[in-house]
Amino acid sequence: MSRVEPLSREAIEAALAELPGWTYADDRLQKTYTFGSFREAVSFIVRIAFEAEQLNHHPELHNVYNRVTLALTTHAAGNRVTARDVELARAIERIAWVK
Ligand SMILES: C[C@H](O)[C@H](O)[C@H]1CNC2=NC(N)=NC(=O)C2=N1
Repeated sequence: MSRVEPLSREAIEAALAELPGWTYADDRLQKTYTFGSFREAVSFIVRIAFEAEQLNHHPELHNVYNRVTLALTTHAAGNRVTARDVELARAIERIAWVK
């Protein structure tokens, strides 16, 4: 896949204004979701996996019991945040609200 350009800090802050709970740190978009159970957390991860395959853009996933922490960055941009990360964060938000 072709290289994509990193977003400016301003562009990232503008995108985050529409993504509640997401933060920008260490060249990643990050959020922790808390669910009612391990089962729900894993179900969320599986649904993210299908979406990531569809978008051909993959998150870093960390699960502890009922919590899922996500970190989005673009390897092809030298591990910086790009429009692909914003697109994936928006898709994940939609998934999180459809249970
Ligand atoms: C070949 C394939 O398109 C690339 O490896 C894709 C797959 N998923 C990816 N995911 C992420 N997070 N960054 C990438 O640069 C990336 N590249």
